Amino acid sequence: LVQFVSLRQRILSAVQKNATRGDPRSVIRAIDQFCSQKEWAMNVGNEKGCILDSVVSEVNPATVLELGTYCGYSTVRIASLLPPYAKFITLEFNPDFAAVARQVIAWAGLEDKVQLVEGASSDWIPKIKEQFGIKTFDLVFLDHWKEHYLSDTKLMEECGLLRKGSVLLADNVICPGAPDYVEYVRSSPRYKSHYFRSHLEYTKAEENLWYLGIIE
Ligand SMILES: Nc1ncnc2c1ncn2[C@@H]1O[C@H](Cn2cc(CNC(=O)c3cc([N+](=O)[O-])cc(O)c3O)nn2)[C@@H](O)[C@H]1O
Ligand SMILES: [Mg+2]
Repeated sequence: LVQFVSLRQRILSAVQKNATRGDPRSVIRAIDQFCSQKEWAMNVGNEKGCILDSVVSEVNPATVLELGTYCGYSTVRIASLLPPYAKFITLEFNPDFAAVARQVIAWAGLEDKVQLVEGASSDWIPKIKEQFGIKTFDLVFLDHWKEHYLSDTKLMEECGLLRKGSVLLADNVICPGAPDYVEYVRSSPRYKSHYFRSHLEYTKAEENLWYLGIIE
């Protein structure tokens, strides 16, 4: 029987074949090599990934939320930089991606640093406080469906999950783009925002990471 092997399975196989167990950097390198040499995939990639690393290191968050785990690439990057006491939740809607991400995170030896929760962000955001004992998030990384960036940010505000000083980092504000989100945060006095110029993962296309600091 010829088994159709999905892209996410091929990414996982590349990790298991080329990365060293327990070594997050080798997991990141294996995925970047596969996606730049073999097949494009929508991981945040190394160029934007380095910007993500610098924001995580600067914020040094005790609580982190990631929206859209995908194969766990950015999850591994973030988790490998967190202090030991940190609480990191990543939300993934698609059970097949969640299954691959769990194995990628485990290969990196980071399964104890992150809680992968399956389900839609809009369903889970209202339950986070009581389910995970988290008051507010120091850092949120948005990399899921671009149409949900704005609604989920408003939902996080309504659920009291954001405080003065919380940082939101959004991928893909240019490609595929999240224009309503950019418009909202730019016109809101609550946010001071700037963007990091970069390129779409594994390509030369212009892209930005959108950095948002909550100021009140
Ligand atoms: N509301 C949601 N709640 C939880 N998980 C979600 C939600 N929306 C999408 N996801 C999950 O994110 C994963 C990855 N994903 C991300 C996107 C949106 N991202 C992109 O479409 C994208 C597209 C490009 N691109 O086309 O060049 C580049 C990128 O960096 C991107 O993030 N769609 N699926 C998928 O497994 C999906 O189940
Ligand atoms: Mg993205």
